[in-house]
Amino acid sequence: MSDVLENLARVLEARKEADPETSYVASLHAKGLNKILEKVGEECTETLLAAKDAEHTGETRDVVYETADLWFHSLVMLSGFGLGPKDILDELASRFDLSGLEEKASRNK
Ligand SMILES: N=c1c2ncn([C@@H]3O[C@H](COP(=O)(O)OP(=O)(O)OP(=O)(O)O)[C@@H](O)[C@H]3O)c2ncn1[C@@H]1O[C@H](COP(=O)(O)O)[C@@H](O)[C@H]1O
Repeated sequence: MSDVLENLARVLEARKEADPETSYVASLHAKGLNKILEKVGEECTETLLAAKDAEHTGETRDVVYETADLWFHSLVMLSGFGLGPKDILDELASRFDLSGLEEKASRNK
């Protein structure tokens, strides 16, 4: 797992017990799952809008910025369930060498 994801996961875990007055992550957990999901949805929409803009302008800075916000808030959501980036990376690793088209076809057998 990348150092950045590993370090961020450790910080997110610690912030679950932190003071909501001094920690943004703690303030999200204090507000509850609905607030966290609202932020994931908001960042998802902002990512889509940035990608649509980039399609026309070729400028991808906001795609990177908004995707980082989306990943970050998704990691906060996962940590609320005791999950972390390793769980997602392991799932992706298990899909190596399996074509998406083959996987889809195997579901319909
Ligand atoms: N990577 C991030 C990160 N990315 C984005 N954000 C915050 O996510 C929020 C994004 O929300 P918006 O863009 O919608 O901005 P906003 O309008 O201010 O948000 P709202 O008022 O709508 O909630 C901003 O407050 C950003 O600062 C992050 N906050 C924290 N981290 C990491 O989490 C760690 C712990 O943060 P704290 O819990 O604040 O100590 C930090 O050290 C960072 O490593």
